[in-house]
Amino acid sequence: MGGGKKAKPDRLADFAAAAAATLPGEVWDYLDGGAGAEWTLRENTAAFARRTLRPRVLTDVSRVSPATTLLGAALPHPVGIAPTAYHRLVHPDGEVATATGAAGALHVVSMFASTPLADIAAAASGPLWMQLYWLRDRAVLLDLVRRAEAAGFDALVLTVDTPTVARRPRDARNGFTVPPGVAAVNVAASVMASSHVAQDGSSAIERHSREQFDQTTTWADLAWLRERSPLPLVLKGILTAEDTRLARAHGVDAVIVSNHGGRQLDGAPATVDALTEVVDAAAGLPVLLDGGVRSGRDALVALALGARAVLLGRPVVWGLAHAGADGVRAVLNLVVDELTEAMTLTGRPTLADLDRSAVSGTR
Ligand SMILES: Cc1cc2nc3c(=O)[nH]c(=O)nc-3n(C[C@H](O)[C@H](O)[C@H](O)COP(=O)(O)O)c2cc1C
Ligand SMILES: CCCCC(=O)C(=O)O
Repeated sequence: MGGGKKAKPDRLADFAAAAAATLPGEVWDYLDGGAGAEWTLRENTAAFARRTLRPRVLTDVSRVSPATTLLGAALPHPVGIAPTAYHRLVHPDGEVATATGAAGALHVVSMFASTPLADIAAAASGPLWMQLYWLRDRAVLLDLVRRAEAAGFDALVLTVDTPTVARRPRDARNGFTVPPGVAAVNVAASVMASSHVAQDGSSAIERHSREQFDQTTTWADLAWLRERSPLPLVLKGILTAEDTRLARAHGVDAVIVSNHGGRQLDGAPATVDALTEVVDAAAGLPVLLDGGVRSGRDALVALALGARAVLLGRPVVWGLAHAGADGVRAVLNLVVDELTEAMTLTGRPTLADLDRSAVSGTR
């Protein structure tokens, strides 16, 4: 940048800088922050940086395509949108703008989306998956599932790394509270009330989760959800071979390797470091990954190690904050263009040509 002109962002870091400069401090901290000492948050990106690529040459890369399929749906590329809450915190059109900007990409919508599911679906042109936290009030949970089904969502994503929202020191310090003009409009207001109640030195979303999330949930409860919805079920927040085998045994349709972007268990491994153990245990069950993907090169590493798709959390919100739907589209295009270039230069013209031989350990 420089020269006094506002340069067009051409790296994800530029979108982050623009969002940091314009968003209110407590909103930026909520978006950017992590749990505990933020070790896992830093490790997610650091672990990608430690990997090197092993290029092959003379493979005919005149036609490179990142196209793929997932749960029966065709996707133009394997870069999707992770569920993040309350998009109206950063842009008045919220998740509707996100859905427009997704432009055919996989879009996982948060349970705490701040615009109606039907409006999000009307703006979408690619697969829509509905993310859920297991509420104590199962009637409210089921009502959300019904709304997602009615809006034409394609799958349910149960987030399993959040029996309660972890202590996030920045949010606690800021007394972070969901402001009155922004709300999780797809969930009964009575269940969301405490997320709007401020208290000095404590995060309202952490208090809210302790009050409303069901901490008794076990693998046996998945059957309750499966019996009530025909939609495929995906588990988000898997980091071990043991839990991957349990997911398979319980008939789950896909798993997402995730540490919630370093916002839940601080000390959990970087997602790229947990990926191969999960892929090996998955025995063909589709595995996705989120956490720390900040370039097409990172995406290529995860795909080579066996992820079927990667999801972007914070970068999509940076794009949304910067320029609404156009910003979301720009962020996705940037990563997909980098991925396509990395496929070209590593000599792997399709995702089927990518395997672990494209990546080496540590540099
Ligand atoms: C502001 C914010 C809100 C989030 N809200 C949710 C949510 O509602 N549901 C959920 O399952 N994950 C949520 N996540 C976690 C993301 O889905 C994802 O795991 C994480 O952001 C990926 O890491 P990245 O931000 O490094 O790409 C949230 C993350 C952020 C940053
Ligand atoms: C109740 C939690 C809010 C959304 C979330 O998962 C996050 O902020 O990471």
